[in-house]
Amino acid sequence: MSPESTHPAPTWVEGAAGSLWDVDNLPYGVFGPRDSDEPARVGVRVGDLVLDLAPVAAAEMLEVAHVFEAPSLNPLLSLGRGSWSAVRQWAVSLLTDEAARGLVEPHLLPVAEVELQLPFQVADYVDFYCSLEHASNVGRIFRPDDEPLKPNWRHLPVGYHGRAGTVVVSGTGVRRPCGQRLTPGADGPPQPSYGPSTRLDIETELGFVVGAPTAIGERVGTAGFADHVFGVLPLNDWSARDIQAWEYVPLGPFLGKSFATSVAGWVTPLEALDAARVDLPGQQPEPLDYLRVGPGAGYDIDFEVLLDGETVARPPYASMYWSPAQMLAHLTVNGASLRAGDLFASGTVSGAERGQRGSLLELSWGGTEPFTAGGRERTFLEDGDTVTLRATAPGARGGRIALGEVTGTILPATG
Ligand SMILES: O=C(O)/C=C/C(=O)CC(=O)CC(=O)O
Ligand SMILES: [Ca+2]
Ligand SMILES: [Mg+2]
Repeated sequence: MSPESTHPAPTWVEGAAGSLWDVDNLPYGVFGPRDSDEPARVGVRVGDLVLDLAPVAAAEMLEVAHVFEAPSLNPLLSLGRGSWSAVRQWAVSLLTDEAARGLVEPHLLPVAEVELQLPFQVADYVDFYCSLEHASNVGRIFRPDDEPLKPNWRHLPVGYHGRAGTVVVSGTGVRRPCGQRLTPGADGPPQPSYGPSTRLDIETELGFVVGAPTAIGERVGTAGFADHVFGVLPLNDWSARDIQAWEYVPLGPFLGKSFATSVAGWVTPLEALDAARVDLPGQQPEPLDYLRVGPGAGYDIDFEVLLDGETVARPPYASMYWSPAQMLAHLTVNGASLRAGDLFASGTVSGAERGQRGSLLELSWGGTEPFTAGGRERTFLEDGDTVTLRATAPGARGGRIALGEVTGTILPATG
């Protein structure tokens, strides 16, 4: 490939060149104009604008034009890697070729004037546990008398099946869940009682969006990752730690996490992250053959966690122990099939330093070491708190690209 082909001409879109949303980014979302009954459809973001792809694709008589008219990315996801690359190249050429400007410009809308919807219909949702630092911290906090890591942890990416139907788009309010948790007994040991969670938390994660499906019985090896995964998005796996700590033995997370999972409205295509690929920090012992990966299996993505607008942590994705190709290989090694719209998440991203922890459980060490935000001591989430996750990564032009932002505000419990 010539150097020119990885560095397309500068875009003619004003304000986009050199920004976090330059043509080396181009994430996809599903949008509808604000305060309008127009059906939602697929758009691509460039600068502070959204390109409405359906009318442009129809005018150009693109074979796959119909996929942009859908109110979800699922038809595009089903097309597979060859078409994803072709569509991306087409979008880049529209936005860099002056000759296309007359056709394209009328279909650019300010981001501020559109409403993003859940970008795809979530088929199945799996959440992993891939950060060595996070798993070690949670082990120490939840199980202080045991080894922090269970014997399986370095041999496979541990995961659980989450709830696809409660994945919500950024901006959706998150209701404080009620449930069963241990509370102080009158005199004697703590007793189970029912009520609102008092230890509501966040989990800073990266979500992976599956496109190309497989049949039951088929496996996807680590080398098949880019053929099946369309793109990524920041994800907040809200967690009620009191409910979780009481219910999770021995089958794992259940109602403490199933009430809501928030995702960004923009899905960043995998190709936009080529320049962000890095080696994994190192795996000891060597995993089994079906989990082997080569160089460049990790991603250098910097997260930022904001609580009511103040930065409280900067978790580094490059520190993750297990790679997404390994998650997918493990997820399918028993022959479980994939569907377009499957979502799997990395698990909480936490680095080695205190300011790099991706959950409040870790930032406040189980509530015992409050951290400061907004001039106050904080532990878990309060009603009215707004949490925002942001992420950036190296882009193809030597600058940086932004991933979609995911935000949510805590609403008081009902009943
Ligand atoms: O170790 C535990 O008991 C619990 C772990 C988690 O809550 C983490 C989880 O959901 C996966 C992750 O986000 O890393
Ligand atoms: Ca999680
Ligand atoms: Mg969740």
